[in-house]
Amino acid sequence: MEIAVFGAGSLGSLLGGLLAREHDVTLVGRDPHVRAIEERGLRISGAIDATVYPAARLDAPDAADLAIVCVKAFDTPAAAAELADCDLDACLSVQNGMGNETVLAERLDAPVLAGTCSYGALRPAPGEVRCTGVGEIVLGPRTGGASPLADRVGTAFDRAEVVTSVADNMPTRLWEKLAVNAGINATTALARIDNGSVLDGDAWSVAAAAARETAAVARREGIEISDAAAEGAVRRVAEATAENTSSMHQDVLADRRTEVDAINGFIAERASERGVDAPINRTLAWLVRAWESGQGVR
Ligand SMILES: NC(=O)C1=CN([C@@H]2O[C@H](COP(=O)(O)OP(=O)(O)OC[C@H]3O[C@@H](n4cnc5c(N)ncnc54)[C@H](OP(=O)(O)O)[C@@H]3O)[C@@H](O)[C@H]2O)C=CC1
Ligand SMILES: CC(C)(CO)C(=O)C(=O)O
Repeated sequence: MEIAVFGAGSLGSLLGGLLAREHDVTLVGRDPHVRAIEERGLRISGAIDATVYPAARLDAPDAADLAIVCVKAFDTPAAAAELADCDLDACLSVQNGMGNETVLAERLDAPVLAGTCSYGALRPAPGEVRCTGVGEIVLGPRTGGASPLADRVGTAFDRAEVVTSVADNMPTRLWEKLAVNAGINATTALARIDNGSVLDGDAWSVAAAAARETAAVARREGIEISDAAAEGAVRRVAEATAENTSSMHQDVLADRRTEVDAINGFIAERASERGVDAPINRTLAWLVRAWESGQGVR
C-alpha cells in the first residue's frame, strides 16, 4: 500500500516508520527531521528497535492509497487543505481530540476513517523516534458500522505488525478516548503531575468529574457511555501509563500550544449546545487557554 503520513512528528514518525517495514511510506514533515530521514533513514528505538528508510518530504505527495493524519488537532484544517489536492483512496485520523474527522471529511473527496491510538511516541532528535509504549490502533468508519475499506487498512497495518483492531463502533470509541484525555491531560498539565498521580486525592476528583461530564454529553449525542465506564477508562489508562507525562503536560513544559480546544473545550461547547452542565471541563479549558495566552502560544 502507498501510505502518506501527514505530520511526521512523534506519532506520525513512529506509525509511518513501523508501516515502512512493509509498505511504501512517505512521511510529510518539517526540516531538520525530513532532511535527516532522507540522509540516514529513520531510527526507531525504545520498545521497538528498527531502522527504516521511508521517503520524506515537506509537502503532501500528489497521490496515495491512504493518508494518515498525525498533526495536532489545531493543525487539522491546514492538513485538510493540503491533502485536498492529493489523489487519495482513503484518509485516517489517529489524532486525539474530537472533530478532526469532520474537518477532514468536509475538505476531502476520499472517505475518512476514524482511529484511536494508544502507542506512545517521542521524538528525541531529527531522524529519530522513540516508542514509549506498544499500544493499539483502533480504526473504522467514522460514523460506525463495517466497511471493506476499514478491513483493508486493518489488514495492511496487521501485515506491518502494527497492533490493530477494526471496530464498528468508532463514535463510542472516540468518546471513550475523549473522556480519558479530558480526565488526564489538562489535570496533569495544570497540576504538573505524571499520569499515575491523577489516581489520587484532589486530582482524581477533577479527572473523574471531567470524565463523568464527558459521558453525560456523549449520552445526549446518543452514545451510551455510563459514568462508571468513563471513570473506569480514565483509571485504567492512568494506571497503564502511570509514569508518563501526558501530551498536554509535555506541551505546557515546552511552552507549546495544547489540544485543549479539541478536548475539554469541545466538551464544554457541546455541553452548552445540548443543555448539559460541564463546569469542570469549562474551567479546565479556561485555565489552559489562559496559560496559552499568557505564554503567547495561542
Ligand atoms: N505522541 C503520542 O504518543 C501520541 C499522540 N497522539 C495524538 O497524535 C497527534 C499528533 O501528536 P504528536 O505526534 O505527539 O505531535 P507532534 O507535534 O510531535 O507532531 C505533529 C507534527 O506535524 C507537523 N506538522 C504540522 N503541520 C504540518 C504541515 N502542514 N506540514 C508538515 N508537517 C506539519 C508538526 O510540525 P510543527 O510542530 O513544526 O508544526 C509536528 O512535527 C495529536 O493529536 C496527539 O494527541 C495520540 C496518541 C499518542
Ligand atoms: C492516553 C494519554 C493520556 C497518555 O498519556 C494520551 O493520549 C495523551 O497524553 O495525550
